[in-house]
Amino acid sequence: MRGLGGRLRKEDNMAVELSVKNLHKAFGKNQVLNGVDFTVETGHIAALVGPNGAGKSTIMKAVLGLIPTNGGDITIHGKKVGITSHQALDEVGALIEYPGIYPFLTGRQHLALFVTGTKSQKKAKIDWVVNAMQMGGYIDTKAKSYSLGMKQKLGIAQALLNRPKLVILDEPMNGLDPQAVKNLRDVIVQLASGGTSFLISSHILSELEKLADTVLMLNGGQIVEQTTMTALKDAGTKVFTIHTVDDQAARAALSNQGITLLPDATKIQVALTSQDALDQALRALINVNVTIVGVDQVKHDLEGTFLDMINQKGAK
Ligand SMILES: Nc1ncnc2c1ncn2[C@@H]1O[C@H](COP(=O)(O)OP(=O)(O)OP(=O)(O)O)[C@@H](O)[C@H]1O
Repeated sequence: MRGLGGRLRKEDNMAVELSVKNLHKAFGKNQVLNGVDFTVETGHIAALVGPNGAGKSTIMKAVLGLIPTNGGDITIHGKKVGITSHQALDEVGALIEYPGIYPFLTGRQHLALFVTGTKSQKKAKIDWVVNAMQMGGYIDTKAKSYSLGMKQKLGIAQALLNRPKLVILDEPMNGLDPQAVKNLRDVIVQLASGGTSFLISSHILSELEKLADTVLMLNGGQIVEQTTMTALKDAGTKVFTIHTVDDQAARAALSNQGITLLPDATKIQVALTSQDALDQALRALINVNVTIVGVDQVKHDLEGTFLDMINQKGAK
């Protein structure tokens, strides 16, 4: 489905790689998934976020045909997936929960167990993934000596090894140091730009902030919001620092307008929800002739936006 030079044609970019419709799953009396609906488009990186126990791993296991469900339709690349239909999984790579590690095999021997293709293709794939995941220093050492992060990288490498069309990663940043997190982000973004689709779970939204373009919020057994990361960042409260030549007058002017200042005596900080609110704050200062030296956006509170959305919407 890729165009020349690995670049996606526009219509490919709009294609749906994974579709989950009305998925239900109960463990005994525990109704975990109660009508889950979402899609992941070709070449997109979707973050599946939700509180502990929301059912993220359960969705991933259902998508991989690892557990029976109580209803719903899952299709990958247009092909149906279920506990007895696995054909679509030929082009899917996954790491769910913990990587399966054989202590007396080296990392390279693990990869050799899973790699497909001719002899030269196998070698090229293994060389590529060892290099991409920066595992050259220990790939020929037995896995019994690996740290948690080294095992995690090997598990991710196994998922990426055969360059699948869809990659499913459950909490992939677990145990990775900041350098490894950044490297993994770079690898995922590069693969996605070549057309690979990703479904990645986390309960820490900020971890996926620099990575995902699509956000799937799971709560109460349903996807309460499917949105873009950009829209999510725009939707929330943003904190601004306003630098002025007369902070005392500025505080008084903002308070007169009913704008609440954050409790930091050393600088003027306001939490605002829209561009209009920022304009209003700046106008209040200009009206009393307070000179504004600069305005910095401190952060967007993604976790806060996520919690607000979940509290507002609940399960449908
Ligand atoms: N095999 C099982 N048998 C019984 N209950 C299960 C089983 N697997 C999961 N559950 C239950 O299903 C619910 C969802 O679990 P799941 O692991 O999918 O959540 P999660 O969103 O991945 O959580 P976390 O963020 O903590 O990893 C939990 O209540 C869990 O106890």
